[in-house]
Amino acid sequence: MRTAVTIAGSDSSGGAGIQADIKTMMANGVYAMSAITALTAQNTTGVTSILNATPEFLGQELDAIFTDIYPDAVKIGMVSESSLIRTIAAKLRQYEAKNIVVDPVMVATSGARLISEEAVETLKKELFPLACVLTPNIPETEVLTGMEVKTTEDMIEAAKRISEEYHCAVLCKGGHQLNDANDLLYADGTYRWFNGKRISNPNTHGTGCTLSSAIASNLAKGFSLEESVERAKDYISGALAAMLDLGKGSGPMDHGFAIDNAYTKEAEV
Ligand SMILES: Nc1ncnc2c1ncn2[C@@H]1O[C@H](COP(=O)(O)OP(=O)(O)OP(=O)(O)O)[C@@H](O)[C@H]1O
Ligand SMILES: Cc1ncc(CO)c(N)n1
Repeated sequence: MRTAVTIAGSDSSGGAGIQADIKTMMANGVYAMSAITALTAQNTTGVTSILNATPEFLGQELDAIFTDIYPDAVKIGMVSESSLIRTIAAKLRQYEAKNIVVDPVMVATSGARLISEEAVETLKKELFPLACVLTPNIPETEVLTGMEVKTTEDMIEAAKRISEEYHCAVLCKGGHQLNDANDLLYADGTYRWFNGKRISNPNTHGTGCTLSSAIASNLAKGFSLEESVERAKDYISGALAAMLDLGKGSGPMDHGFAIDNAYTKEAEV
């Protein structure tokens, strides 16, 4: 069985972060492991507290993983401090990790900031050069380029700039657009759109985490980057279309939509 690890924060409400990543990896047929960078006290309405791991402990988590069950792909999500980012970069280099997907998580769907400003610079310097693909959303793309991204032409220009600067592929996610949900992949000097029908579902907590984990899972299974993005886009559309509605705010998605067997049946009343 192929394997993947998520290096990210825990979301106590289970919709984003480590929990979304593990559900996604399992539903996509890979064995999931985790190195937790932070605990968040969070639900569908917001984040109330964050407790970071120490760099030493995060390093030990990564040692435990890489020296035993070597991951076929790595997904990196919320990492809020420079010292943690530097630890991850050093360990990924030491273990020659492959298929690294970096989701430059900055702000939660609910509006909470998940990374310090100074750490954004460290992320760019230390982790972006190790990535095979970066997956910023539109606000993150604006922070990374310093340009406004309002049109499809802006998306192409911004993704090109990021890709050229860090020598890796960039998937600029269009979930924050008003009408469509079209994502743009810029890789090796060319671009391709992955078009998605906007699903009228206000419950989008964890869409970014889910997409990047689905890409990592498919890379782990040996699909090309383009195929992995296509399959991940299908997965997120299915999980949103299942119309789960939990919690008082922007709720989580249904990762069980693709699983239908005796173990998922509910009792009949
Ligand atoms: N309403 C929607 N209908 C269809 N696809 C969507 C919708 N909202 C988001 N997506 C898709 O979900 C994926 C994640 O995109 P998005 O821009 O929401 O990421 P994000 O902002 O990083 O997520 P998060 O809210 O978890 O931080 C993309 O493939 C995007 O096109
Ligand atoms: C732990 C965690 N990671 C990422 C996000 C972004 O959605 C979130 N809300 N919480």
